[in-house]
Amino acid sequence: MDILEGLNEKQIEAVTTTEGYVRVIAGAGSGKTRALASRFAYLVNDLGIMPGHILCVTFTNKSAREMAMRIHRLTGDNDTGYINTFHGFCVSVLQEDSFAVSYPKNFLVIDNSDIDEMLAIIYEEMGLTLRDMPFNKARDMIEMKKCVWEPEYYKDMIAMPLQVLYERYHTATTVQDIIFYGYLYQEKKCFALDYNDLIKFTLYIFEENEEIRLKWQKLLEYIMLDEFQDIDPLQYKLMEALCGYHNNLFIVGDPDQTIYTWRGANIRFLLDFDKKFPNVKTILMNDNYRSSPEILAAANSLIAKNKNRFNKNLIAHRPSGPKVTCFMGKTAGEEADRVAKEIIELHKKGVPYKDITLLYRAHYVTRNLEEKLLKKKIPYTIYSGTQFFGRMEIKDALCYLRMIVSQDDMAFRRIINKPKRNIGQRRMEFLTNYASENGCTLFEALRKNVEEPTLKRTGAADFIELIDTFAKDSEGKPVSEVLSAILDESGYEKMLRTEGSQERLDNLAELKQSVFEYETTCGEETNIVHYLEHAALFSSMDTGEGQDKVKLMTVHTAKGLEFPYVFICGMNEGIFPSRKTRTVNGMEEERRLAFVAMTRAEKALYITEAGGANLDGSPRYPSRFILDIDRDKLEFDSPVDEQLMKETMVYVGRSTAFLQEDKDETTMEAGTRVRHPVFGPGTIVEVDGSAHAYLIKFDSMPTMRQISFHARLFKL
Ligand SMILES: Nc1ncnc2c1ncn2[C@@H]1O[C@H](COP(=O)(O)OP(=O)(O)OP(=O)(O)O)[C@@H](O)[C@H]1O
Repeated sequence: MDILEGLNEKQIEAVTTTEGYVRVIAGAGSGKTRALASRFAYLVNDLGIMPGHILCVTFTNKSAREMAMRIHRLTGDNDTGYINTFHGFCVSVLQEDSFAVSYPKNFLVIDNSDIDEMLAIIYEEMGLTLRDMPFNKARDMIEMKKCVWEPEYYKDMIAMPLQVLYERYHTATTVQDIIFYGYLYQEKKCFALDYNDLIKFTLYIFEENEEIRLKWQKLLEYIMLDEFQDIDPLQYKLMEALCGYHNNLFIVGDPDQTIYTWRGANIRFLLDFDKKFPNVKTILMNDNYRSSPEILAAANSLIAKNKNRFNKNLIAHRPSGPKVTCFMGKTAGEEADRVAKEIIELHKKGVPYKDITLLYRAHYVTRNLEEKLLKKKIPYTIYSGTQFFGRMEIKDALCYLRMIVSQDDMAFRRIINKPKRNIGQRRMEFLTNYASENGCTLFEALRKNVEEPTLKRTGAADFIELIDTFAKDSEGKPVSEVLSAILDESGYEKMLRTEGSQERLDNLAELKQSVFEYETTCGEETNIVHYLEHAALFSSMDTGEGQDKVKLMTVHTAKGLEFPYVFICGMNEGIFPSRKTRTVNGMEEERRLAFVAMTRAEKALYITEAGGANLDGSPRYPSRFILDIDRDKLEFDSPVDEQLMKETMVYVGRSTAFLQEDKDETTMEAGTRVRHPVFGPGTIVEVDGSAHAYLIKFDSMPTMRQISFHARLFKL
């Protein structure tokens, strides 16, 4: 088989230029993944290179698997060498050479849920609570320490005996240090390595041990890196360490698809590649084989609005299709209705459901879509996350409502200890036994035994009062009001806030919105029982049999994929771009994300949005990205409300003025003494990376202030 067959001239150049440093700057859908796979096959089949001497690094495990499959098809060889993510590759290195850092071969690789388990042990041992620091903040803090504040931490981990780490942990005085050293201690105790450690340890071995480094350098005759636009500094360093012997490095990236700068990715690595390495050959690939000219015209017009950009336009090669369609609904329900209607139309025309994909920026957007899909019996499957009514917080909230009206055991079990009321396994066993002996519900068992010593020092009495009061008072009240009140008064929302689970809080806000919509569309006489019946329909409904299903996923999940028909839903200010966008660069990244979403579509693209109100009650405007696309590239399905467009422009103009210019944000650590030009000296108590701000206790003030990273602070 001729591996070069069907490739265009640029792709052939990329495939056959095997020696030296090669950079491919490729547009979306220009066949870079195809070129990469063909290059691997060319090296193996045509040049006779052993697959085990090629390293091909992809961005996710999923793309590594896909790449391995493509290469397997091309080479027919089962040995596909090192096709892996950076982390996966480091695992291979450490499995062979971890003795160099005195770690066993069977070390443990840990993810976020393992980290949380370790944190739980530390909190328990040291009497910390989530109020001291929620887990997500603790994880961020550990990451910041490992990557920015204490980048040499791994030397301690490697060199310090376990006992010394233990002492550091137990003698630490600040919450941060207790957690950090507790975590390092826990890690070392079970020879566990998180994603940062994998790369740091591998780099350390390469730096310290010339022999091992040379062994890997010599082994990897050809190195190829995909999605280079999203490479971070540590991965870059690793790449540098690996390619130094044969000097055969091939990188592919698209500056317009950088969507991970928030995780440390740096586009400069791609743009400055030719300055860092000798005799770099650059190949530009802008021929797009994926999308219709109409879709590309709209996507090009959007991305052109980014100022900080390597200028290039995609050239279409696919047959012409319909213009990009824009639905502007009055409410999110209407938007979802239009989407469902269009899906039915497409299906009638013979388009299988599996060719249709709904993309969105934020998970909570799926609620309206799912309701409509279920109602219209359109089979679907969610690729990122769980169905809306199956999400933990939604089930919990509905169980609180069930406690008000039916007090059934299932609901009781679900929420009795959420938030913590000190009713754990042992007390539940007691209640279960009592209930079965006396033929009553668990709630009645609790009521009858509330004075018993077993239930002393628990939140039992408060819980009973909460449920009784709501049961008595909620008659005749709107369900939405009751739901908001019970989530507040039970402490459930507070628990989520303390955990820092913004996504879950957003989902709850969306649930409240759904209840509110239900009330307004159903007339006066709705009550909790009616609503629960309505919700049960969604939570128990089957989403359809078989494989022919509409796909729902976030834009991040869709990276690297392609679909014949794409709907980008919830294209509103505050959703897409996300309301968390605070800086000019952040906004450009959101625009790139929108560009990635648009360029997933092959035959037809729909952009949909809705009026009404946001989760925080503010009025909802169409996304600035709709305005960014030249009007003549869009087909609106109903006359455009010009007044709304004008108002949106004013809103966008105002909000753009608030975006901060990005400075080099090397943040200061908690504990640092600083001087503010007006408030005077103070101490940084906490660094909140997501809010781009410090929490500072100024000497002159009784309470703390949150101060933006951009404020002029002088280190003392
Ligand atoms: N030379 C070619 N002729 C025809 N079709 C091609 C050619 N090269 C690639 N394609 C097709 O174009 C589509 C896009 O290719 P591929 O997925 O490799 O692009 P990509 O550059 O990795 O995309 P992205 O960066 O947007 O994820 C695929 O369906 C692929 O089969």
